[in-house]
Amino acid sequence: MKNIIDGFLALVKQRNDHEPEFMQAVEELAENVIPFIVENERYYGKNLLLRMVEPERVLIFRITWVDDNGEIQVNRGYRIQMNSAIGPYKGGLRFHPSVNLSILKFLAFEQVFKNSLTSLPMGGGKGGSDFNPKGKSEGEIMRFCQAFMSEMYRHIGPSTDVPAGDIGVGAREIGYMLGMYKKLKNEFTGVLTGKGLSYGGSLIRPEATGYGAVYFAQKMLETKKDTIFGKNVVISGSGNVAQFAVEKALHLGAKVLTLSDSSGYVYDADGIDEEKLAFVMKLKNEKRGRISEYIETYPKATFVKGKTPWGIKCDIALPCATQNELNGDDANILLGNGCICVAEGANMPSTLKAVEAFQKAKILYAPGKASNAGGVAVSGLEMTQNSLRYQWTREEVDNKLKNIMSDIHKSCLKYGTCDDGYVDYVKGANIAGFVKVADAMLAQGVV
Ligand SMILES: NC(=O)C1=CN([C@@H]2O[C@H](COP(=O)(O)OP(=O)(O)OC[C@H]3O[C@@H](n4cnc5c(N)ncnc54)[C@H](O)[C@@H]3O)[C@@H](O)[C@H]2O)C=CC1
Ligand SMILES: O=C(O)CCC(=O)C(=O)O
Repeated sequence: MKNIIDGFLALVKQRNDHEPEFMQAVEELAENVIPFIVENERYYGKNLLLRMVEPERVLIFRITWVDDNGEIQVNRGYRIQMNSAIGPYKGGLRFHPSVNLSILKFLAFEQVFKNSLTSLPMGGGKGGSDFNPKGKSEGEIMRFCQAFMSEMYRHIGPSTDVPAGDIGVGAREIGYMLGMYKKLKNEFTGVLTGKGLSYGGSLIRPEATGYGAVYFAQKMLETKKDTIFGKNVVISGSGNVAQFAVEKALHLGAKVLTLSDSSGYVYDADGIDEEKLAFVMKLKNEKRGRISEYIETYPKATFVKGKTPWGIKCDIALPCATQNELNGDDANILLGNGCICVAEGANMPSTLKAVEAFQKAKILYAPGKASNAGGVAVSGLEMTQNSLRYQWTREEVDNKLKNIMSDIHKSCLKYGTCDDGYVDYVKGANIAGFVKVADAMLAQGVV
């Protein structure tokens, strides 16, 4: 089996050399899916995985815009239309200086299986730009978003490709992009999700990824007859996903000890409560400041510059910032400190070595494609509401989100439960995600 997997990975690497993040995501999936294909005649000999690693379409385009000093700026824009077997391409847009083809292809690849797990009819895609929103004025952000959409509008549509937010893209950016799309196409459709409530957005979409990750952690703990109540939780990031992970963890009676950003982390031994969370939301969403400013208002907390929070003793860790933010050494420190559960809010935050350590220790570990699927799931529900020209209540959407997270958990149990009872959530998510996409591809022929 090892030879088959190695041979496959060598072939993919040949075509995608210099794309380490993409290769990491492919390797993690291939380890589980290739043995499954070999054991299942229905999927064997059809080159399904080889077809899935090849994006259906990669769009790369120039974005030009004028900054506040009158200088012409040039950025690179991308949209990876990865797989449309089960529905229109669906996935976020990331605006961050680190954005490149490898990062967007890994995100688009994972999105295919994540979207499949939600059981909603959405294919997978991802896009973005190397534009750095940090320090930009409101006018610059608007002009950049408009310039981005002035090219992307040709390639998307409510039944073709429906982008949303990701790092650096929130409701503000989605609003500016929708405004430009509407102007260029002269039509009001659900072409983007994560919209504001007054123009077709869904209740609970902002909360969905963070809430969903905590709902998933709860489901995992239930298998051990445990709950999140009273647990110490360490969270990284301080953006959309992290903020609402904190909120839901607090609702369920946990104590949250940390938050972070790319400058370092804050540790608050008294716990980040509702009032402190409201401060962080204002700091990050309105003032657009640094997490280090937390200790100016809450001086009993400490700020640790340039470090991640994994050294803080906890029961549960929720990585909610970015890819590869938790390595093998971090994983061993978490395990040494008695951590029993890791649910990823971010996409691929744990390195392969970290995943290996969690699995070897047999703790509850969920990969992002399962535990952070709540965001895209509610995006799918936003698409449904747009098609119906209707809006569900907060309660209705939250209940649907809970049910979807519970169903994803069941799918992971179905395909990931080992002979000794240990649940390999990585294997479960990879195989369950693969099966639906593979069945659709088989039904649609070689296209
Ligand atoms: N927004 C959504 O609905 C979903 C987001 N995700 C993933 O969750 C993660 C966070 O995304 P959002 O909260 O939406 O973005 P955001 O832009 O609201 O926040 C990103 C957070 O990550 C931190 N960050 C970024 N780069 C970092 C670095 N190099 N080191 C440390 N911290 C860093 C930022 O300071 C910020 O706190 C990403 O991996 C994203 O792909 C996954 C599913 C859905
Ligand atoms: O809501 C969406 O369409 C995409 C969310 C996303 O980018 C993700 O799941 O990583």
